[in-house]
Amino acid sequence: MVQDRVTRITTTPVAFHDLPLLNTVGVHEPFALRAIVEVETAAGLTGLGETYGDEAHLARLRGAADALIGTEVFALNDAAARVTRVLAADTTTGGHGMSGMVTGSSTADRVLSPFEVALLDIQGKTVGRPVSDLLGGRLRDRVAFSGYLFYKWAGHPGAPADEWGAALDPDGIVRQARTMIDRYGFGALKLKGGVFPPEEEIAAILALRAEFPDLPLRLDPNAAWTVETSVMVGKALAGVLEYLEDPTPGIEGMAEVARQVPMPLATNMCVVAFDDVPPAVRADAVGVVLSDHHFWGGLRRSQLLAGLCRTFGLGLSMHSNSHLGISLAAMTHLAAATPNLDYACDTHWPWKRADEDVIKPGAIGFVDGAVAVPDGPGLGVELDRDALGRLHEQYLSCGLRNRDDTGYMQTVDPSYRAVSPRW
Ligand SMILES: O=C([O-])[C@@H](O)[C@@H](O)[C@H](O)[C@@H](O)C(=O)[O-]
Ligand SMILES: [Mg+2]
Repeated sequence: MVQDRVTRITTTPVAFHDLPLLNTVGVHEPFALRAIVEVETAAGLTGLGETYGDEAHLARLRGAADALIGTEVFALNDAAARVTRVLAADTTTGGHGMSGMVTGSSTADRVLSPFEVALLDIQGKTVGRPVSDLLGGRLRDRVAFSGYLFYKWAGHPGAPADEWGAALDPDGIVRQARTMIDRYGFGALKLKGGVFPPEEEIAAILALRAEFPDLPLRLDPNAAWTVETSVMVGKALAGVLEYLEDPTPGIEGMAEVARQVPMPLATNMCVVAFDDVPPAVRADAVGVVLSDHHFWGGLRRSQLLAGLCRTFGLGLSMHSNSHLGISLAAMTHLAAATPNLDYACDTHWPWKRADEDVIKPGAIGFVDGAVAVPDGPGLGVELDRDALGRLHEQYLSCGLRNRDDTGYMQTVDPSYRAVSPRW
């Protein structure tokens, strides 16, 4: 048996331009941060992974990288054990890339994820097959994504309006949806809520429904509402939403809402780790789990989650944060090989500049709201070293070291506080 081992791992933080997208904890800063992981092997292969770029996470990635030197490239269980061992002594907190929105996910899973993806990329290159084949084989050639709408300012404070302009009311949201559908062809829409009083967000959803009568719609206020408010919104949008995402904090609150609203509740906040599954199932708190390989421990552990969802009769969708092409490729391979991925996946892709990425152009992109599963070996995307260098320089010069939507909002409104629930 020919073995190949990890000889070197490089973790490079990068920053790419982001727009002033509003959410319930504040507003996106001018740059989003990511970390790009390159795993090199004795046989001369390189695998790629992408993850959050917050400082504490970067430090944990570097500690894990040291512990992974010497790992055999097919030994994913050994890789997971090494990461768990090295993190056992870690007492640092934060750095989860969510700006205070999700805190309960497993640190070990978040750290393992980019290395697992990179090792799968290497395995695929070793055997000459796409990652989706290593995950059991693709069940679809194209993976559908949803158009992710955000309330937004016209531009960053002090800067001219960006190409999307303002979206601060139902008309602005409908306009944004139209542009996004014209550009990308999405067949489902998600509105990030929790920004304005719920009545205004209900009006925005009803305006979307009037404009796009056939498209599945979702609303996600990131736990900005009390149980009572969530029930009010759920009833007002009966028959309009395919699911209501994280209306209220915690499994108990979600269960209370679930008992009183007609549509399924979805979550990427109260079920974010395997330990959350039993209590959520017992309480019947959610109907849909949004998986995310970046915090569920990689692609294979996301498949484990998919199996649990099937076992317990839960729907499965996919969560996203601001990301680049390596993540998009990994999400696409995973989704293609997951039988019960019942919904179009989330993606922040439209919000990044088309000319800013760390992969060479052409391998991956959107047509009719879907991404074709890359056919090349591994993830099927290639690192653009010059682009990586440019985005790393941008990281060094941009001054941001942690995602801080709340702090950025406070530069505009010093009285602003991130509270949950807000209404
Ligand atoms: O990017 C954002 O502002 C989102 O609110 C993101 O941070 C969430 O994690 C996410 O998209 C969600 O579905 O909750
Ligand atoms: Mg969400």
